[in-house]
Amino acid sequence: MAVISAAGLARTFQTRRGPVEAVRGIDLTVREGEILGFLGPNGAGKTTTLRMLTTLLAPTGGAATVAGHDLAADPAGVRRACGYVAQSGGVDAQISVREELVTQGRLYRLTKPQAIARAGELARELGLDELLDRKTSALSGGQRRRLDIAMALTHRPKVLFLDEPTTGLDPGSRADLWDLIRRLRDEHGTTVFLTTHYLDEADALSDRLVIVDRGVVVADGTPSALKLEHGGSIDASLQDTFLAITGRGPAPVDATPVAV
Ligand SMILES: Nc1ncnc2c1ncn2[C@@H]1O[C@H](COP(=O)(O)OP(=O)(O)OP(=O)(O)O)[C@@H](O)[C@H]1O
Repeated sequence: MAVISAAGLARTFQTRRGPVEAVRGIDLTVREGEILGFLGPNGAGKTTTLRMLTTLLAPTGGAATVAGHDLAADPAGVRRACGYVAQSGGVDAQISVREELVTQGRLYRLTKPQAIARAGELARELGLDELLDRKTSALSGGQRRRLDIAMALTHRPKVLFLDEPTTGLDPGSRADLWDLIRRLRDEHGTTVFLTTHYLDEADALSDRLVIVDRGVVVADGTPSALKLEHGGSIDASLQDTFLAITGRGPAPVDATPVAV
């Protein structure tokens, strides 16, 4: 069953230099419980698409539903169904992990006791137990990312959107986050829609990949199917496959290897 479905989803920004067609028409479906890797070169329209699917940005064309809720007709329903972790996390506030989680629960209209209980559950689930009384400004990058995900899971969303969740993390923290994402899907049936510039990550984590370029979908399939079709063999690297599809060279976001 499709939990996300988009048809011709588009966004044009009006700028002083004229219109920018950030997303020109995205067609895609994501099945329930799927981990979908949403890939594309810099500026392809990934973040803009994520912001539209989570109701943070109004489309200028097309339509989409998330968990059966129409973006335009029922944005509140979409928001209830979604958790969203934006690029590079939240602010470095002088409040504790516990306060951050409880405040998030209150924003979702939990009572104080409910918010405290939910903060405890999330901390256990995401391995933040020991860090509850630490100031969020004193967390490592990986810990901060786990807190961001915990906050996005407060209301038990059906779909979790992650925008470059492991950018800037060391290999150990990245591997921990991969395990966490798989566990969320396996134990809770959460559908995960993630963008990444790391092709090894996309390959290891995703059930299916959707590749966008210049605001449209240019390829859609399992990693193996895309390698076979565009890379020439099932043993092709995703890097070569990606280059064959987009014709664009790698654009590393930092020193971590195999990034586009
Ligand atoms: N608010 C805005 N006003 C004008 N142009 C914008 C705005 N937001 C995004 N764009 C442009 O839209 C295009 C798509 O941007 P978007 O951030 O969605 O790409 P992306 O695929 O997420 O890129 P990256 O991989 O670099 O994060 C880019 O050309 C960007 O400059």
